[in-house]
This record gives sequence, structure tokens and C-alpha cells, in this order.
Amino acid sequence: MILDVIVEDKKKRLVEHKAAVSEEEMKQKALQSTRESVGFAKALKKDGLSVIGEFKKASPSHGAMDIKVDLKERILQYNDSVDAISCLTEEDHFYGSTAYLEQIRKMTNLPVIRKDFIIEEYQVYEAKVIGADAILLIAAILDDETFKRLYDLAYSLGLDVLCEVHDEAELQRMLALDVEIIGINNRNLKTFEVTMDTTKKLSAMLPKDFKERGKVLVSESGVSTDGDISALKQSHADAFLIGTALMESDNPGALTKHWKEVYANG
Ligand SMILES: O=P(O)(O)OC[C@@H](O)[C@@H](O)c1c[nH]c2ccccc12
Repeated sequence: MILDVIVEDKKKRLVEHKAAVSEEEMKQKALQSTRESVGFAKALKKDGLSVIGEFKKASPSHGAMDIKVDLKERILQYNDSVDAISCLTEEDHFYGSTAYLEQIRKMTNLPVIRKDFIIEEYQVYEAKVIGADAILLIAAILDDETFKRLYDLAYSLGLDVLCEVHDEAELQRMLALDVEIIGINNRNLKTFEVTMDTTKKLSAMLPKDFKERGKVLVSESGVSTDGDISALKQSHADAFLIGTALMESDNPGALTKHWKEVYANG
């Protein structure tokens, strides 16, 4: 299964990363970082639709994207259209890099989320060191105890956590942990199948007071048409995480603004 392969490759990459900067050194760097995080959750919670624009060059479901896309140009376009930036740092399957996130950090005041397959403390410290404001944690690859450990560590470093679920069991686990930000992934990471129905179905299972308690709901993946935006409106998501469609667009700024209008008027 692809998810297992990605996690196995991640473990190998971690050995390399630790050879370059040891665990203790990375931890100390993170603890000594004086950079104040930009609130990720806060940027998404406002009237109307928020968009998290993603920077990624490839994905296992899609293959390589238009790699002519220039990072600098893309981030400048995102800067005046999206509400937060997601940066893939996974190397082998998404052609990402921590170096991309470091570059993005220098170019934006928007909150930046590190998108990776995080399985160990080392990667949380590293996220802080490279300038991320938030991290992704995927329920499907972590048991509850590990999830909670990484989650608490992130918040202790001032990082927000987007907690990704794809089915009811994972959603119930996250609700039991009382997490702040839930991301419903419309793509099944095991089969790559995408359907907006996942957000529709799972968002209906959230407790009635989810929003009142200041929690944040994000719908992730597969948004590519006006119809997808309209279909998601009834789920009352605070934000959509959009990658492929924005990376493949010549004018991601205009597309984001258009989708915010579709959402507002739909
Ligand atoms: O390119 P899309 O279909 O718009 O999807 C973006 C984002 O949701 C997707 O990249 C993603 C969601 N969860 C992930 C976990 C790991 C890597 C990537 C992802």
C-alpha cells in the first residue's frame, strides 16, 4: 500500500536528516528559536471561505506537475490571494524539500504549514527550525499515544496542528483527543480515490458545538471546479486546502479569488 511505502521511505530520509543535524542539536535549535509563529488556525477562522494554497511539485496520485512553476512567482501570487500556505517537504513522492519551506518563509507573512509524513519528534523540532507555523499530523499513520505526544510537542513550540482524517473512526479518535483543527481529506491515501462526499459525510458527524468551541474545520484535496466549491459549502468548512488546481493554474491568485466569490454567492 502506498501509504506504507511513503512512511518506510520517510524513515530512511530521517536517518539522513539526523546524520546532518543530530536529534539533540535539532531540539536545541527549536527550543532556542525566537521567531514568533503566525497563527494558522486564526488565519482560517473568519467570515467567508479561507483558502490554504499548497506548493507541491508532484504527488503519487498525479505524478510530476508542471515543474516550470517557479517558487518565487507562485508565492508572490499566493501572497495576495490565499490565507495560508502549505508546503510539501516530503522528498520521494511529492518532490518536496525543507529548503522550499525555508525559502517560502522568507517570502511571506502568511502562516506556513509543513506538509509531510510526521512520525517522530525530530520532524516537529525541524518544522519549527525551518520556519513553519503549523504541521500536519495524519491520523492514519499514528496511534493515539504517538499522535498526542507529537501534537502536544507542536503546541508547546507554538505550532498549530492540522489533524487529518479520512473516515469516521479516525474522526472519532480526533474528537476524543479534543483537537483544535480537523482536516477532512477527500482523497483516500490508500486508494487515491477522491470524492467531496467525504467532507459532506464526516462534517455532518461533528458535534453541534464544534464551531462554538472555536474549533476549525478544513476540507482537503481534490477541489478543481466551481461545482466542488458549491458542493462543499453545506459542510461549513472554514477553509479549503487546494494544491494541484492552484499549482497547475497560470493565475492561482485569480482562481482563488474566483472560488471565494463562488462560495460567497453559491
Ligand atoms: O492537490 P490537491 O488534490 O488539491 O490536494 C492538496 C492536499 O490536500 C494534498 O496534497 C494532501 C492532503 N493530505 C496530504 C497528506 C500528505 C501529502 C499531501 C496531502
